[in-house]
Amino acid sequence: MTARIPTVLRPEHPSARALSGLVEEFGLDYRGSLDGIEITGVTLSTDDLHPGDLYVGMPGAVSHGAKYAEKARKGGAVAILTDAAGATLADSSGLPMLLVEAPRTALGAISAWVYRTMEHPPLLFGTTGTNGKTSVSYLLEGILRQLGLVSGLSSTAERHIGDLTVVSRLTTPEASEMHALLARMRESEVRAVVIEVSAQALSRNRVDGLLFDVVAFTNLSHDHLDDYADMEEYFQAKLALFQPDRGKRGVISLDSPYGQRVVEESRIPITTISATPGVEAEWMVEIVEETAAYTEFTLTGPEDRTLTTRVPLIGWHMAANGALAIVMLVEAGFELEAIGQALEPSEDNPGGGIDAYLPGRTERISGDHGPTVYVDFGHSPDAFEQTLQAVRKVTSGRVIMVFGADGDRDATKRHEMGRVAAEYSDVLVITDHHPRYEDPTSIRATLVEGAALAASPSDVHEVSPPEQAIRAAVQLAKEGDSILWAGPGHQDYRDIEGVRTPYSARDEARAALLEAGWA
Ligand SMILES: CC(=O)N[C@H]1[C@@H](OP(=O)(O)OP(=O)(O)OC[C@H]2O[C@@H](n3ccc(=O)[nH]c3=O)[C@H](O)[C@@H]2O)O[C@H](CO)[C@@H](O)[C@@H]1O[C@H](C)C(=O)N[C@@H](C)C(=O)N[C@H](CCC(=O)O)C(=O)O
Ligand SMILES: Nc1ncnc2c1ncn2[C@@H]1O[C@H](COP(=O)(O)OP(=O)(O)OP(=O)(O)O)[C@@H](O)[C@H]1O
Repeated sequence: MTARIPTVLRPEHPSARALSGLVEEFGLDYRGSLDGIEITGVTLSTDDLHPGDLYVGMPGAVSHGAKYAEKARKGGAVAILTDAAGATLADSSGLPMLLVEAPRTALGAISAWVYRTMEHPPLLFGTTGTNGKTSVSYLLEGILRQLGLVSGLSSTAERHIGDLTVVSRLTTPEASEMHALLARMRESEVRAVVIEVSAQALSRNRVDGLLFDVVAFTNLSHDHLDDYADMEEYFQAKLALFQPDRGKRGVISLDSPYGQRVVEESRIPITTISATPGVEAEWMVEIVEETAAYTEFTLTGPEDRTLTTRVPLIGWHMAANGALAIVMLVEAGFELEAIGQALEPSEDNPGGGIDAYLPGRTERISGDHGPTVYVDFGHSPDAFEQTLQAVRKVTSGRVIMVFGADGDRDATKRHEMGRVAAEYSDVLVITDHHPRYEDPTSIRATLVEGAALAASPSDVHEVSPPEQAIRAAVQLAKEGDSILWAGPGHQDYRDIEGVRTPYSARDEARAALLEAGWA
């Protein structure tokens, strides 16, 4: 059995646009007759083809999309847009062809035109950084809802249109999917949209055709060095969001050293925020109280503006994420006072604060008895460090960590993941995650080597299948201990040799607790 490939959301009532109008608008070269041809959508994948689509055949890492022109025609595509190499490949399909030098570069503007997304755009918020993008996005969406706005969200975990939720495939969808999603949101009268922007999205033109009202930077630390040659190249990919063609105003966290560089190298109006004592920023976050149920903080900004509120999550970093979301709203024109009022205690939200459910981000799975179990999406050394410290603060007993590493993804971070995990926990259970096409035994071996590099090593166990690993961790745990299972987060599958095998860490953790008698 393989897990379902997530749905691409499209407008339910797309309006047709003349293909000749597109050619005229962008001054495109073309082949074949455009007479009477109308397009209602655009896609770069035959897996998501609707009759009436313009199929964009672009060169990929594995193959050239134009190879699938015939398949696209059979699926109802009415025209193809491709490059010179693609034109030769797609010729036999008989579809009218629009020619561009680089289809990926053209996709954003063309999709915006097809779906008319930028004619009356919603308020657009974009967040980037190594860690915290999903968290900031959900917290910001939570506040927008508390302010009474119909909102939309595009994140690693889910896409939301008001109350409609679908599971995501990529963190940031391809530009054609992004504009289709925005068009669908417009049909639902969504007024503000929160978008998580990955570095890959910026490098691969996935947010082209959008101009964000407010963009934010969380932090930068070691990750994705399989996609980028080094940290500098990775940083430059993120920096692109803070230029006038992408964002109008920016909010930059100075909690990682790269924040200061974004401030210096960005060319849009910027405000800064920090939760690190001693760092000077326009907005400061001070932690008031850390409990197992929430983290309370005070945000203080220019003109002595101040707000004390809370996030329903553990850790200073989650408070920093909540504060960043608030400042993004202030930069968009909302009054801090109005935000404060929306976050006050109410019948639905008795404790007050930001009301948001973040799937698989330090999500507490356990009940009132037995060890506390959190399932988390952290998969980088910095995420491990912040989350383990947060768990430690609310744990009276030992901190047990269960984790594995992604196969076929940045292998250079594995030693550091192992080291940090061992440094900040008392017991480690090293297991498998998504092996993809790699040998899971050798991934675990590298993590074990990393754990041995810790200055204060923890007790290390190696248990191969994750179902057994969480059960082993629960067996080792006592009342008062906490288990952090990092890696799988919200995900509902494991990638084993390219096959998405249905799998839920949250369900496995619940089952393990139940079997151990901690119902
Ligand atoms: C490296 C990368 O980004 N690859 C993306 C790329 O795939 P590709 O270049 O290999 O495509 P290909 O298989 O050569 O196919 C070429 C073209 O033919 C099309 N095609 C292919 C076969 C077919 O039968 N029909 C068809 O239409 C494909 O849709 C594509 O347009 O184009 C595909 C179509 O949109 C993407 O799904 C795919 O993302 C893959 C799945 C991916 O894993 N990307 C990761 C690296 C990523 O982008 N991650 C970031 C960040 C995550 C994080 O922060 O942790 C994200 O934003 O998700
Ligand atoms: N501000 C932060 N600083 C450091 N670590 C963080 C921060 N916020 C969250 N984390 C950690 O990183 C993990 C991933 O968080 P989140 O999903 O919000 O980040 P992300 O940037 O969206 O990551 P991804 O793109 O991989 O989904 C969390 O589960 C937590 O362990």
